[in-house]
Amino acid sequence: MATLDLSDVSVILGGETVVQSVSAHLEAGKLYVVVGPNGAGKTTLLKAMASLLRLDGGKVTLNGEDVVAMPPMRRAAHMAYLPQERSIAWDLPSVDVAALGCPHLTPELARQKAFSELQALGLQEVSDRGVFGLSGGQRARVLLARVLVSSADIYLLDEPLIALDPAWQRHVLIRLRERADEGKTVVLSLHDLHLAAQFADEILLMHRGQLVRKAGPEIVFSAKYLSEVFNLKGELNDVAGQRILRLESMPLL
Ligand SMILES: Nc1ncnc2c1ncn2[C@@H]1O[C@H](COP(=O)(O)OP(=O)(O)OP(=O)(O)O)[C@@H](O)[C@H]1O
Repeated sequence: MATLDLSDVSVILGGETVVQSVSAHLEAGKLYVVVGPNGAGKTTLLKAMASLLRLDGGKVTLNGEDVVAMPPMRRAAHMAYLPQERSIAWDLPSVDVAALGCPHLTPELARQKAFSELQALGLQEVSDRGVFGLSGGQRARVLLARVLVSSADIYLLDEPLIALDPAWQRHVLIRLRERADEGKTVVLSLHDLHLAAQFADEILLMHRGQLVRKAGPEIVFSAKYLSEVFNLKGELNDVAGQRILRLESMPLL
């Protein structure tokens, strides 16, 4: 179980402040979705959480301990990270790529765990096939399996649904939801606001490097934020206990 705290986190890239004074408390057992327009700072914020870039201000703590000061191996044991770029350098069998997510296990146990995660992600038939011979969506699921086999307390996933068909998008979100229900802290960025509304406990709304709001979907997906941040008209309704977001475009600014 882990809590992650960001206090006044700022990141400057190319001379621009791309994440500005972000503070947030993220709890175990919750699924958080980071949303915001292109360039809002979502990837940079996730990298800052994972301590994959230098902070220009502020602090990230995990259970009260400064993440930057943690030895990398310990940090990696606590946090699993899925980068937005879905590149795999070597043409290893899928099962071996997925097994890289649990380096603390013996090779045999790691392969067993990797196989069962691949199975859960519908890849049992291609588990021995080299990843270069897979489709984009299959490769994306292998990389998700690599994260999901990890016994980390915190999962940070940058656009985990890229390249997945609609059924797999939902299946992956259900799996991540289960991990949150097991007590993990799950943070992911998404562009699909409909899915974000349905699956998130809380939304982190990023805009121009700032965390505009961190709250439940019913608050963040209000007409005000949808129009001010996304230039969209819309409303969130409860339909038979499901949060359904209706969106309409507005004239381009
Ligand atoms: N290495 C870099 N050097 C300079 N500027 C960068 C660098 N990486 C990102 N940026 C800038 O930082 C800002 C935030 O980028 P970031 O990738 O975090 O946004 P994002 O919300 O994830 O966007 P998208 O939805 O398009 O993936 C953007 O304006 C981007 O151009």
